Amino acid sequence: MEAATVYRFQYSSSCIDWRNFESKPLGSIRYTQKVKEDKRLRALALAHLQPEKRRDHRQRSVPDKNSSALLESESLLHSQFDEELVLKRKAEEVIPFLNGRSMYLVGMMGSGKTTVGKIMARALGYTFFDCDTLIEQAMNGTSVAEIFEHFGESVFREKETEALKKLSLTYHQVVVSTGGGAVIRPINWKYMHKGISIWLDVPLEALAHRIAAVGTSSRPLLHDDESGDAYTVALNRLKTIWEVRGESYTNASARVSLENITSKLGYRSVSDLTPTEIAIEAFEQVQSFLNKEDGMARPDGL
Ligand SMILES: Nc1ncnc2c1ncn2[C@@H]1O[C@H](COP(=O)(O)OP(=O)(O)OP(=O)(O)O)[C@@H](O)[C@H]1O
Ligand SMILES: O=C(O)C1=C[C@@H](O)[C@@H](O)[C@H](O)C1
Repeated sequence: MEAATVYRFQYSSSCIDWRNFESKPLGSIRYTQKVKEDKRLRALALAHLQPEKRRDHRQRSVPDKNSSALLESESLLHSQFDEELVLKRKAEEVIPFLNGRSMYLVGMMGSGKTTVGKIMARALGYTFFDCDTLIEQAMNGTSVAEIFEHFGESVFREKETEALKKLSLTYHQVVVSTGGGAVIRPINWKYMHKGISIWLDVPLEALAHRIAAVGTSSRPLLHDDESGDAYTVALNRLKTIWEVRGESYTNASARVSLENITSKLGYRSVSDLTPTEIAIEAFEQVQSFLNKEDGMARPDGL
């Protein structure tokens, strides 16, 4: 979550002042300092290029394993098919079909909605918003943890719905990182379905590792009296939360399964994936959703 900036909240009147509403700059993305080993780039390029370009690449590299042409084409791959390039290309493919529609990222706590959402927004030329941050700003900088502690979860949920309503009714071309629990209220789906919702589906074990690494101070629902190592405590809490809301995430327009990307790219573990690779897959899933939507909109199904 990001620091509060320009919001004013009047709790008694339940009013959010949106006049100074402004997103933070996208900022630097830690994960672009990525490992660029041959296998990774090759797999990424091959997995994400359009089919005809994929064929071109194969034709170029197959003839002679030892030829300098192959080495040249290998190094070409390094420079050409960098993650950023693939991301940009995917975004360009999707943009004309979006008609300015916003994107709402949903997923469990720590699933990377903020990290991946910023990358997607940058690639699309959209503005990024973090729903938790908006709520904090609306409450004069009161942190999510403090809102839970002083006002209770129900007040937080009201503010969350209010923020999603305002975002969906007022803004176009935004990428929104929603709170992990935004999926539990049907009314929130009504607002999120004004845009395209994308579920970042991350195995609970990977989430527990991430959360154990950064702590639970900003995630009140993960606070627990249970003793044990941070990973085990986080995993147990996540399992309990998942039981209640796992099903709700399936309402999303598109699902981005980190396990699926991992096997598609031939990696060993979901932790090998960079946020940019996840963003690329998100665009692919959005494309599939748009294709399906388009098919349904045509009476002839063509
Ligand atoms: N692909 C990734 N691989 C490893 N760590 C990641 C990845 N994506 C995000 N992280 C890390 O996981 C943590 C949670 O990420 P982030 O804040 O983006 O998730 P979130 O879904 O917005 O979380 P929340 O809903 O709790 O606010 C951060 O420490 C972030 O750096
Ligand atoms: O999963 C949840 O219910 C939450 C996730 C966070 O993003 C915050 O919205 C808040 O801590 C609640």
